[in-house]
Amino acid sequence: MPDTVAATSRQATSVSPDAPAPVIVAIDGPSGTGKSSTSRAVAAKLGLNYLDTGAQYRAITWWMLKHGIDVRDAAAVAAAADRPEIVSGTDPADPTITVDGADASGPIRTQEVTDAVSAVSAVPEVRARITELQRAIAASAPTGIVVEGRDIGTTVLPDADLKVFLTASPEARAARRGGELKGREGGQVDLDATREALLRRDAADSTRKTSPLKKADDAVEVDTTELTLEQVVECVVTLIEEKQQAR
Ligand SMILES: Nc1ncnc2c1ncn2[C@@H]1O[C@H](COP(=O)(O)OP(=O)(O)OP(=O)(O)O)[C@@H](O)[C@H]1O
Ligand SMILES: Nc1ccn([C@H]2C[C@H](O)[C@@H](COP(=O)(O)O)O2)c(=O)n1
Repeated sequence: MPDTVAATSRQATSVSPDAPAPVIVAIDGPSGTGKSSTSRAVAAKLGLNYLDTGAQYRAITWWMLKHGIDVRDAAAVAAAADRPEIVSGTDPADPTITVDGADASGPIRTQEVTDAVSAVSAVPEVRARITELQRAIAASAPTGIVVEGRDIGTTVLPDADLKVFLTASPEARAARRGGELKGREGGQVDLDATREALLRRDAADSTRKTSPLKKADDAVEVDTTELTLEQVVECVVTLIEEKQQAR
């Protein structure tokens, strides 16, 4: 079925009939604010599924590049938007992503994909396709899900039980990303260039017409600049537990 985007979650969990309703958590924010690390850890702690929506936009971008589609040509991208089959595995202990059956977790993290992803994800046909997939995955999570991205609270899951918007100073974000790059590639990392690249991507993602990066009016903003990852995780877990107690 190569010409469809499949709605598939690979984590099977059994739920008793009197279990509480699934909890839906939306975590948004700019690049490098800690969305993926926080969401994964929170989901693991609370026994929820986890969805990295950036990975899905990266996956469709990788497919476009692999198939020779000019990612600056919005009409060409739109025409191909429904062709790749993208499958996300939502176990926080082992999140996976495949494109047309092939593991895409490595290729989607290349610089080529990072440089092209904002252009591809700005195309409305791409967003419609991926949003549909995200909603289907969220609706099928047995105990609930933590979904992280840029437009989850505003567009994908506007009725989420909790919305969190993570922020951090550009310097802190560049230092975090720099640490990651150093660990992966070794050598010296230019923190100024890393910071500029983050800000460029944020600007592109915040100014696109269709569901730009934006804090939802009812989201709780958490500035992570001075917080450890463990503190951010604790903060989000507490917010979820408060919501669950209030139900
Ligand atoms: N509070 C924190 N303090 C220090 N480092 C952190 C914190 N939160 C996350 N990190 C580290 O910062 C890096 C970026 O985090 P992460 O990938 O979770 O951010 P992100 O918001 O998902 O980024 P992107 O949107 O670009 O995918 C990772 O190396 C992560 O371990
Ligand atoms: N909900 C989302 C998630 C991601 N994107 C786009 C914009 C990002 O620059 C890109 C990659 O995301 P990352 O892996 O850095 O989290 O994907 C989006 O438009 N909407």
